[in-house]
Parts: sequence; C-alpha cells; structure tokens
Amino acid sequence: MERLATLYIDKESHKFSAAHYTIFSATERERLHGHNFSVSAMIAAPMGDNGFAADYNVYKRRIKGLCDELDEYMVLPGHSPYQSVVEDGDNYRVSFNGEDMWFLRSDTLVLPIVNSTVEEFAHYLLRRMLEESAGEALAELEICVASGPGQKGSARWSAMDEGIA
Ligand SMILES: Nc1nc2c(c(=O)[nH]1)N=C([C@H](O)[C@H](O)COP(=O)(O)OP(=O)(O)OP(=O)(O)O)CN2
Repeated sequence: MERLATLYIDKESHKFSAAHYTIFSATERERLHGHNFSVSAMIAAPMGDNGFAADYNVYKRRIKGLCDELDEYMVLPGHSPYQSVVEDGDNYRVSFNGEDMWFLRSDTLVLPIVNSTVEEFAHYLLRRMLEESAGEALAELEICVASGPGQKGSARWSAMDEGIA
C-alpha cells in the first residue's frame, strides 16, 4: 500500500497586503479597506524511498512568488455579477450600484474571481499552485488564506476525485 505524508507550510513571510472590498449583493458592499492576507498550505504526497514526500522548499518558493504577485495592489474581482470593470485610459472604471469608482491600472489587479473574499483568493491561489505543480505526484493540496488572526477560508484539491472543494 502506498504511504502518504502530509506537509504543512505556514510561514510568516507568506503574506500579501491588498486593498479590497467584499460585495454582499447588488446594492451592498464594504468600504474600501486593506488587509495583510496570509497564505498557508497543506500538501499530501506519496512517500519516496529517500524518506521525503515532496521538497517543501519548492512549494515555499511558489507560495512566496504568488504572494509577491498580489502584494500592494488594489484587488478587484473580474467576474463579479454585480459590478463592471472597464479600462478607461490609465484607470479602471468600476461601476457598482449606480456609482463609478476609478482605480489606477498600475495599482490594480483584476483577478478571475467573483468576489474579493478569502475563499475566492484561496481558490485562485489553489488553481495557480496546481498549474505550477503540473506533473508532480501530489495526492492533495489545500490552500488557506487568512485576512487576519482567526478569520480564514480554504480551497482543497484531491487527486482521488480530481475535485476542488
Ligand atoms: N465569507 C467571507 N466573509 C467575509 C469576508 C470574506 O473574505 N469571506 N471578508 C470580510 C471583510 O472583508 C473583512 O474580513 C473585514 O472584516 P471585519 O471583521 O470587518 O474586520 P477585521 O478584519 O478588522 O476583523 P475584526 O474582527 O473586526 O478585528 C467580511 N466577510
């Protein structure tokens, strides 16, 4: 029977500062504010003959790289059903509930997510990690994103069902 091992990566340096607002409905959203989001991971992989399952330094580098991509940006969901994001010169014009907001494009990331929530960030980062880990012998991968102490969301992939939860 194959032996699996689980690695946990929870580093203080795996974080990104981002501005966002959560959208609750077509008419209700938070005010613009920021968080120091932190990212951790659980990786399950088969044990190798050499006594390790996967080199966690490889995954640490990937997580750090993804955090750096998001660091110090205004993060907008590109797939929200409630707001539109349109390029307008150097800015993005964002329309929500009859109001327009402009954000400098160079300060802003429009991500393929439906809301700027910890769970959507977790799903986005999970997809990116799976892309970067393609072809590797992983059994499970879970990414957890916290917006502060005691509040976090996660997304999990399993090779058993090839599903994302
Ligand atoms: N399911 C989710 N619900 C909420 C999310 C989220 O990402 N997923 N995010 C928010 C807010 O953006 C954010 O968490 C603000 O939280 P808030 O509690 O108002 O402020 P703090 O982070 O400072 O937490 P304190 O408990 O007040 O210290 C809301 N819901």
